[in-house]
Amino acid sequence: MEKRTPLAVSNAINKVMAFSLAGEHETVSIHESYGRYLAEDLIADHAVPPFDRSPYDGFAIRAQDSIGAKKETPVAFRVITEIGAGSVYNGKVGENEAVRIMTGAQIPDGCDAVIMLELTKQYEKDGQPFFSISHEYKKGDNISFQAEDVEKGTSLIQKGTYINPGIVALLATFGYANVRVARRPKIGIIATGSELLEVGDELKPGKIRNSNAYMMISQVVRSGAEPVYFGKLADNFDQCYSFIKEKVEGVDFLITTGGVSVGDYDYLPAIYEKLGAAVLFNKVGMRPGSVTTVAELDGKLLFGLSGNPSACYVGFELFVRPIVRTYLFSERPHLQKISAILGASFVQPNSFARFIRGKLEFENGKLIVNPVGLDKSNAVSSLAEADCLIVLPGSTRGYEIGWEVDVLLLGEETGCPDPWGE
Ligand SMILES: Nc1nc2c(c(=O)[nH]1)N[C@H]1C(S)=C(S)[C@@H](COP(=O)(O)OP(=O)(O)OC[C@H]3O[C@@H](n4cnc5c(N)ncnc54)[C@H](O)[C@@H]3O)O[C@H]1N2
Ligand code: MOO
Ligand SMILES: [Mg+2]
Repeated sequence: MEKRTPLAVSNAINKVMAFSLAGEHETVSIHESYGRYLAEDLIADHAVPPFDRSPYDGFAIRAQDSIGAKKETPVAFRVITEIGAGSVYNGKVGENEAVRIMTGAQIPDGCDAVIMLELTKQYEKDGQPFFSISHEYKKGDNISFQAEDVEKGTSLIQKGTYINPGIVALLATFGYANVRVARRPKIGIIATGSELLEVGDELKPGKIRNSNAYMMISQVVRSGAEPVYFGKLADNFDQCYSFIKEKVEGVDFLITTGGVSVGDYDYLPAIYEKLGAAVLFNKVGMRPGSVTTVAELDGKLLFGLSGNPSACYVGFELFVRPIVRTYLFSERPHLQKISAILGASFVQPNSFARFIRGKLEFENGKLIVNPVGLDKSNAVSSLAEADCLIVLPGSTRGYEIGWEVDVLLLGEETGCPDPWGE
């Protein structure tokens, strides 16, 4: 009977990350840029706003002309023209003259303050529009200044950043009709197990539906990669071997689920051997996911994730996600780590690090993390509610309610450079 030696989680992750590849670029239309990863830094090639503009609907004046305006001594201005956003007035504005100006319009030369419409008393004299004001304005009052938002030349967003709607707004602002993004690596997915039914099948005795493949397709998409689902296979060595050998060719990474433990029908270890793949590790000091196996074939990584749903899920987030994010140029490829207060006790000591599916909540201003659902490797229900993994390092004692623990956030885009440093 083969005896496996568990590797510490951080060592196992480092072994995988040693195979990090920088990805390739591709250009997509700005319409398709949301949810992708920038392949170049976003630098402001002009100021925002590009000109001084009015933040209000009102009147642009020379502030000096308002000196002395009070309730008892209002000051009058003659309105010489009007401009809406998009229009520019290139004429001169003289003493006690004003330009009626709408929000977003460029401040006319010579003007240096804007008065809101509501703060003026408008009237007509000799068929001409006038208004009066009853307090003074200073130079710069109510001006939205050129470059107050972004100065020309600023490096705004770093290569490798997830493109959220705000970044799409910046891309549009700076004229990126087409955007250089990281090519999504293709990740092949194969489910193994003679017990597996497809989603549309009726339940039969001894069989279960293949949930891992669909879960992983979603995890692959969430990680920023492109899933290529090859289907499920029965536990048959020859069939699995030739299928994996064929499918690995067309993808950047290949994930299988199931068949990595020591059972009679767990064929992945023998398949790696026959393929001539170098196994980086086949046991990790973690729970769930202790059987997580990673092998390398001609520089390509084969992830042998557990068949147990929770183990498969955790294995993906800890090992596959960071390598995908690195491929997408991120310098923060790992799950974001924060601290929270444990909302439950885990009295059983465990020599393996545990990654408990958890949910974060604020209670009286404190961030509390509670376990969700059944805390077993074969559980699937807990995954639905989890928004984080509670990290309980291996220890000879348990963990008690109220203790501060590390928590890894799921579905969070910023990520973390290295949550495993001591
Ligand atoms: N003697 C030992 N037995 C086991 C050990 C061990 O160390 N010694 N490790 C246990 C641990 S830990 C885990 S985790 C599992 C890992 O099993 P495998 O990765 O070999 O996966 P399978 O045997 O194929 O399946 C395990 C379990 O998961 C269900 N499964 C498989 N594929 C799917 C899928 N696509 N969707 C949903 N569920 C799936 C399968 O029916 C089994 O119930 O091994 C322990 N045993
Ligand atoms: O690999 Mo198993 O998940 O440790 O339970
Ligand atoms: Mg097995």
